[in-house]
Amino acid sequence: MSANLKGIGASAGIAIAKAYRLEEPELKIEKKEITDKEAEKQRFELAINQSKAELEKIKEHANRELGADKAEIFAAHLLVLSDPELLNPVLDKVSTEGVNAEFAMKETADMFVSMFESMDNEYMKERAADIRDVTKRVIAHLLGVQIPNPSIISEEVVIIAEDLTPSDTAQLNRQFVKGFTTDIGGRTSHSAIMARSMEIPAVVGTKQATSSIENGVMVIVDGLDGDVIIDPSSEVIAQYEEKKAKYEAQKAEWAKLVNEPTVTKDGQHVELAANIGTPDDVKGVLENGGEAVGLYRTEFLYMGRDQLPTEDEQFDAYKAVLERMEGKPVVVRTLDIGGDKELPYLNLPKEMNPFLGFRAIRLCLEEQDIFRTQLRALLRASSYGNLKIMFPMIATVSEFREAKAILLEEKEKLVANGVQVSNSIEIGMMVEIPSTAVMADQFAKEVDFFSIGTNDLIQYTMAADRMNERVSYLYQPYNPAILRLISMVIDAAHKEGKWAGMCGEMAGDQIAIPLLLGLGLDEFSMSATSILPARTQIKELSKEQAQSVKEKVLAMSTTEEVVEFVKETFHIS
Ligand SMILES: C=C(OP(=O)(O)O)C(=O)O
Ligand SMILES: [Mg+2]
Repeated sequence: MSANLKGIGASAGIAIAKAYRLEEPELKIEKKEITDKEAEKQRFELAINQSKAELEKIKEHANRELGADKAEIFAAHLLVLSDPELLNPVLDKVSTEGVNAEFAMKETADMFVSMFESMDNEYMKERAADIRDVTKRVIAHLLGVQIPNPSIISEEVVIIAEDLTPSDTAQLNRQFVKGFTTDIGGRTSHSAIMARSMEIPAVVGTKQATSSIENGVMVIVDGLDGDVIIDPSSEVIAQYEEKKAKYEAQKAEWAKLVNEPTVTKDGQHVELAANIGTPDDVKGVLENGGEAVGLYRTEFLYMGRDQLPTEDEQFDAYKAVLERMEGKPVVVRTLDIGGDKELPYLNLPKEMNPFLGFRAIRLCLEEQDIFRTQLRALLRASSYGNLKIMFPMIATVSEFREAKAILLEEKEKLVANGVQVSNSIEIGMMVEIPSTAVMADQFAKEVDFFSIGTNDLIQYTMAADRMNERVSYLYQPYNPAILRLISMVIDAAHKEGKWAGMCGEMAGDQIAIPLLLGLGLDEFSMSATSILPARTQIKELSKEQAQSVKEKVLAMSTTEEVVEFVKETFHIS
């Protein structure tokens, strides 16, 4: 019997495949008395070998798909599995105490973990994390429990999970992972954003995916309409195959505009840019006809590893993006860690409200070594293309001034040392905290450009967590409160002769596009896959008509009123 779940369509497309539940199994370890100690030791050695073989596979995959730096962590895990200092005490315990291997392994690992964690030494703390991770794998083998690992999936599946972290998402193998669905999350969760750039259909926030979908059952993920169909009949599968084919044909139609400029019916050009997370994403930007990179989320360079990237590693990444974009604008955002983007190796204390906490520019201004290293890497890369730099989560004018002063100080030092640095780097900021939108007139005097980050601006204005599907009814891009803030920012920028872009997901939204065009937005930056549909839509719009409804829309009182009006006026079904 088929059943349906409703969620949020987070990444367009349709996936039809078997369910693969991605969940941490519970490892129940009981102490047992062992009589055949030799057999127990052999059982332990077998579990070690199985774990090693699995890690080799994961390492190879990470190396191939994500690069050598991301694969390093698995090499470290393999070393732990060959370390006699960890393994011998386990074997000794089995021999002398006559206990089962999983119990001996757990006791030994716990001892090392608490010893390393109590040391005031970053390196040892990381080793503790490695031991914990590796131990879990070995114990799972001893108990005959499978630890799911998305990177070693080798048949076509749809992933079912409570949630996916951005690094889980980065590990998904596009060849086999046809789609995913989660219990929690929203359209602007970073796993959803990554799914769009990886072109993996996804439905998030279904509330019940993990409680209603068994491993191995057929599932349809319809990322276009936010539907998940469990155990569909063959007629339903056929319907969705047809819907999928239609969507593919639509994509082929959009693709015809890949080399066209984005010009409205009345001849006005706007820039359609893409948001990226890694240098590899540039390929998708160019394939989808992106005119610029409007947001390079550099924090992904810092994630999925166990230490900060060096200045040279960062330089290589920034240079690669600038070169691949061949002189087209590239807006790089400095480190925006925090919220759902964590860096465990910084060992920051847990916070009650991570989205309102010590993050992004707040952290960078305090941990200046981290910030200055990134700025130097960016400045050194600047001569390879058209670089613009912006700071995330600016709340006050003083923060912007301080960040800019540090950037200029690093530039001066590099130039004094004979390093070539571009003289035309624009310096801007994200507008994602309501205080900056309200004070946009003041900021506009000091910045070269604004990039409106609606993903956060909406959550902070409406006090509605962008990750929480239970308050998603309040997370309203078309609420007149949001439209008024956006309008204030664009007007303030233009008054000072500056440009205003948007890099929040709203920039690629079909209903938002006519509104943003009418408000005068200069640059629209979105998931690469949204560019061609947006271009198709903009070519059919008149800027003059869009401008003519600006005042009317800004005077409306509800989201529903705005949506209804826009759909009717601009013929959106
Ligand atoms: C683009 C934005 O940044 P992020 O999604 O990375 O928070 C935003 O907040 O709109
Ligand atoms: Mg943000």
